[in-house]
Amino acid sequence: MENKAYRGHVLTLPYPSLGHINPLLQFSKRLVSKGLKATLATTLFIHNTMQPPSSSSLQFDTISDGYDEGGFAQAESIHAYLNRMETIGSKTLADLIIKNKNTANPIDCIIYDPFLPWALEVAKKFGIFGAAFFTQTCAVNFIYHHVHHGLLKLPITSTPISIPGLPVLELEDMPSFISVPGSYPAYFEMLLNQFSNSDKADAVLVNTFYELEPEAVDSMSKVCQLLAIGPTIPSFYLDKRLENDNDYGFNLFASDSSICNNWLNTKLEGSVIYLSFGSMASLSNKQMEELALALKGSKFHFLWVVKASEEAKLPEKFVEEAGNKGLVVQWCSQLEVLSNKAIGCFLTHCGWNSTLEALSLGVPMVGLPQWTDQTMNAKYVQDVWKVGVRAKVCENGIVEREEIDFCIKEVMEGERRKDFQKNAKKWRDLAIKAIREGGSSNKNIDEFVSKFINS
Ligand SMILES: O=c1ccn([C@@H]2O[C@H](COP(=O)(O)OP(=O)(O)O[C@H]3O[C@H](CO)[C@@H](O)[C@H](O)[C@H]3O)[C@@H](O)[C@H]2O)c(=O)[nH]1
Repeated sequence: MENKAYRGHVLTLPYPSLGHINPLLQFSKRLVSKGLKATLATTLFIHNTMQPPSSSSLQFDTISDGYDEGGFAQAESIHAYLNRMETIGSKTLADLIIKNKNTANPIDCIIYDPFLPWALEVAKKFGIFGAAFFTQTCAVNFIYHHVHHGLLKLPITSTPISIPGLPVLELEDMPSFISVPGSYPAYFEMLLNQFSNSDKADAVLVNTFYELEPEAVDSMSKVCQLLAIGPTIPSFYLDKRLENDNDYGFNLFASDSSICNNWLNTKLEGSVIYLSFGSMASLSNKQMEELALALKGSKFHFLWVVKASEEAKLPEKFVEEAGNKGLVVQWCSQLEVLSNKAIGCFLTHCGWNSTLEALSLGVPMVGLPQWTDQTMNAKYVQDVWKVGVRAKVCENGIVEREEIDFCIKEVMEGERRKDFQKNAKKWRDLAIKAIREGGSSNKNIDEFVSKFINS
């Protein structure tokens, strides 16, 4: 029995990968704090395989991507996965809406990931308010917008590249699908297709905050009415306004946070390098070796997340020989780690969530971008937000140990260390301000809620 009067019922539908599910999950909790009921729909496969959050303020439900047993790994190709997800996903999303229809709280808003533009068509079919939720930065999305609308012609033949509201860009700064023509065509098409029907969305939300990329937000706002609502990070790590809101969301693997905490708590402030490459990246054997040897030769402590699937790439006896200098874990609570005072820098692939988490927690970075939006994020880390450096890649595509060593020293103890720290603190303060009562993102969330309620 529903006994609470909600202002509306929002269904949030992320693309089924960790880096998309959790930002939308965190945003859903913010909506609950505004008096809405929120249900997060994941695929059955995700629901059955990922470690679920303990979060109680949300409801969880499922749709199907057509691969209930094996998820994406079961699909013949990226293209096949996206196609089948569109067909089966549309149908099962409609079923979910119908299932809720005669309850006390029928679904009256769908916030969908524009990686799944068909979700808007389903919402429209049922006369439901449909809002797009862009997980990546405004700058990155504005580039895809330009390509989609033919404002930026590919392949790029002359550099630097000038796009209103963005810094001057070299080819290596662009998302990899553009700088490496022909790479992952199905994903590139999906990214461009985000804009295939976004002009029909009732609202466009972006997981960033205004102060972080004001020029990009202003420029993109001229072509689409967007609202920056981030950072989508539990309240405990930011404004501390929502009660018991320290839960990060779904986890790829179970992890025991006491292992990292106990180890970090024995280390001096700012003395540890934290390394992680997110949920998807798989580094080459050579790159893993270069990283390992750089860490081995460095004087700093390190905490390195090496997923089980990557462990065999570590040099023999690496973990034993590291002793108390380094801790290697298969997964951790990243927010908890980043907020530990012992962390002096984050060596990251610059996935948007990791980057935004580091900015929001005030941690300087060394960027080792791998693909997709990470190159642009690394450019911003170094040249726009000025909170760290981007490692230089050799012609063989590898960042060599000497370069890793140089970058680590630069951020941990170099002349610019104080500036990186000062800037990191500035972004943390601005992130907290943005999400607080009266802050830019908080106002935008309120604007979104009233737009939907009054629709
Ligand atoms: O041990 C770990 C390692 C990671 N994380 C979390 O996992 C998330 C990783 O997200 P992200 O940094 O965005 O990386 P990916 O998982 O690789 O995300 C994909 O999706 C993002 C959103 O589209 C893109 O920005 C990235 O480039 C793309 O690789 C973050 O929230 C981390 O806090 C943990 O909790 N524990």
